[in-house]
Amino acid sequence: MGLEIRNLTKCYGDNVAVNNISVQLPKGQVLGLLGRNGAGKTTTIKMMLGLVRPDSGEILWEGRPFLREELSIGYLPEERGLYPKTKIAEQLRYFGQLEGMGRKLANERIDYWLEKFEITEYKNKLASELSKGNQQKIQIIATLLHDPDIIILDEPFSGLDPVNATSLGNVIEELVEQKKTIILSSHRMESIEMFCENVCMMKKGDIVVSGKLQTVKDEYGYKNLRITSAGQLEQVFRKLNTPFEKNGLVYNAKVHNEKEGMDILKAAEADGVPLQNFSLLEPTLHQIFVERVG
Ligand SMILES: Nc1ncnc2c1ncn2[C@@H]1O[C@H](COP(=O)(O)OP(=O)(O)OP(=O)(O)O)[C@@H](O)[C@H]1O
Repeated sequence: MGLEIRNLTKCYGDNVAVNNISVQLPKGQVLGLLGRNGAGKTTTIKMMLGLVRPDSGEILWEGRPFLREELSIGYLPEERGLYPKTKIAEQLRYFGQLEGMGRKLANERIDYWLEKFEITEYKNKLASELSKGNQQKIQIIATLLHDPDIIILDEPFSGLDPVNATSLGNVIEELVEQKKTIILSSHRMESIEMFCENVCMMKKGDIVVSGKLQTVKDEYGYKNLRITSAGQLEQVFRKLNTPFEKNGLVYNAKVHNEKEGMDILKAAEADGVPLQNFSLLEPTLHQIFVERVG
């Protein structure tokens, strides 16, 4: 096992920020950490990094204490911070040197990443001269510069426009392919769904859903039936006592399984209701999140 969080607890006064949680993440896999504001995600991450001291519990990497100074970790904090009056290349070099990189290697990697994020033109600008989104990209570069094995990204997409969010998505995809161990905390369900094999949903310090994304979806117990029909499909749903929503010609209903979906289609056929289109879709993470956490 790569990462193992065992019975981790942190209280601030009477407020239980993280309540006896246990999480496992195999090396080389990606964990999506989800939860509403104040759920305990950042506190958990900070305890991993030794920035917050747990009240109890332990965090292990490959069976040994998870120690930031002994591991190769890239951390993008939720609170962003660059030196406003320092040139971009200079501060990236500084961050690289803090991680033990030589000047030459740091310079090569800085050029590589600036080009990848299409911001080479800012290399010799002061951080304060960059837009918020471009500062964010610099901070992502600082996180990845030393090619860490374990990457912890706290809300990496916040502040990025759709084009930059896509380019960060492509970078994360490459990191996944390189078998980096990644923890991704994000409110963007579609990103979690795209990259994370494992998910952990937190609510008020507790874990309410955790495991392989596919298993979480399978165990949700519902699929989404979507039918397009110009006929009187309402009557079919009512006859079968299946709640539905109608939007124009599109009908949406939650069914327990394929058979229940097929029964609706068969009943429509038997009643002579014309169907233009139908599909049975997996539940979305957003749907599961809203139900379990929202
Ligand atoms: N330094 C602190 N002092 C006191 N309480 C804190 C401190 N840091 C966090 N908390 C509390 O701990 C709880 C968990 O906060 P945390 O920042 O871990 O949530 P989060 O899931 O990361 O939320 P967000 O999505 O808003 O970043 C909240 O109730 C918060 O108010």
